Amino acid sequence: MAECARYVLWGSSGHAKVLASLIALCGGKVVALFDNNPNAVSVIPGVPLYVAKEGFARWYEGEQDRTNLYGLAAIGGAHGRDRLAVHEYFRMHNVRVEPLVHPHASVCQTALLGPGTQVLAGAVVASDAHLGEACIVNHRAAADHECVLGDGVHLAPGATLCGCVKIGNNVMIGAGAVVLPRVTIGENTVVGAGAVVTRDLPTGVVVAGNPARIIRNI
Ligand SMILES: CC(=O)SCCNC(=O)CCNC(=O)[C@H](O)C(C)(C)COP(=O)(O)OP(=O)(O)OC[C@H]1O[C@@H](n2cnc3c(N)ncnc32)[C@H](O)[C@@H]1OP(=O)(O)O
Repeated sequence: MAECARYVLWGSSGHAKVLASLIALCGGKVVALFDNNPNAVSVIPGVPLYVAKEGFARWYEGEQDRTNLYGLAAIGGAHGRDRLAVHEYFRMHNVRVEPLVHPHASVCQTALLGPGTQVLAGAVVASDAHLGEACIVNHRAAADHECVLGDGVHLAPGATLCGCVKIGNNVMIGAGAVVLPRVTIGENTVVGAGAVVTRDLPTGVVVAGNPARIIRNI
């Protein structure tokens, strides 16, 4: 991140608070928040909230200095597609979308992080792990060696991917879940908190338990 980088975040919820703290720790600051919900309020003291694309347009028009602007989707949960759409919108307005890594996370120099991927405190991204765009590696989550994650993947707090795991686009791995080595998980699937995934999973299912079993389709 550039020194004193100015950030805009889309999403005014708990995840925005986490990102704002991290941005401040890295020497940047959040200058505006956006949310699609007309009832949303700003979760960051002193930072104005604008609603939807109309709000963004209003803010953008009034912005004197549009240089050195960075944007991130502050949307957690299983909403990888929404995060990607926000990034696309930011890029259309020359707002830069880059990875953000907490100083107390460990990202191996041979790992790759896609645009706008967020690696939070205590997280680990190990050797030759490749993460797509708009992923979240939440607090204390780990993607071990040679894992390959598509776009919009969320590893919730404490989730563990063992080595060589492959994860499709927009998958969410719930808090504290474990995925055993070399397992492949199809797009859009949700793994419940605390599950242990011992076998490959198809696209578009919700699983839970140890060993993880399908509880419904999405
Ligand atoms: C910083 C942050 O907070 S990041 C956010 C992290 N969030 C998470 O990790 C949450 C992950 N989500 C879950 O674990 C969810 O419970 C899901 C996706 C597995 C299931 O959600 P839903 O489809 O809404 O299921 P629902 O809550 O209706 O439960 C269905 C059944 O599965 C059971 N169940 C739900 N979650 C789990 C779980 N994690 N492990 C075992 N069983 C579960 C329920 O007890 C219920 O059982 P019953 O039919 O016998 O009563």
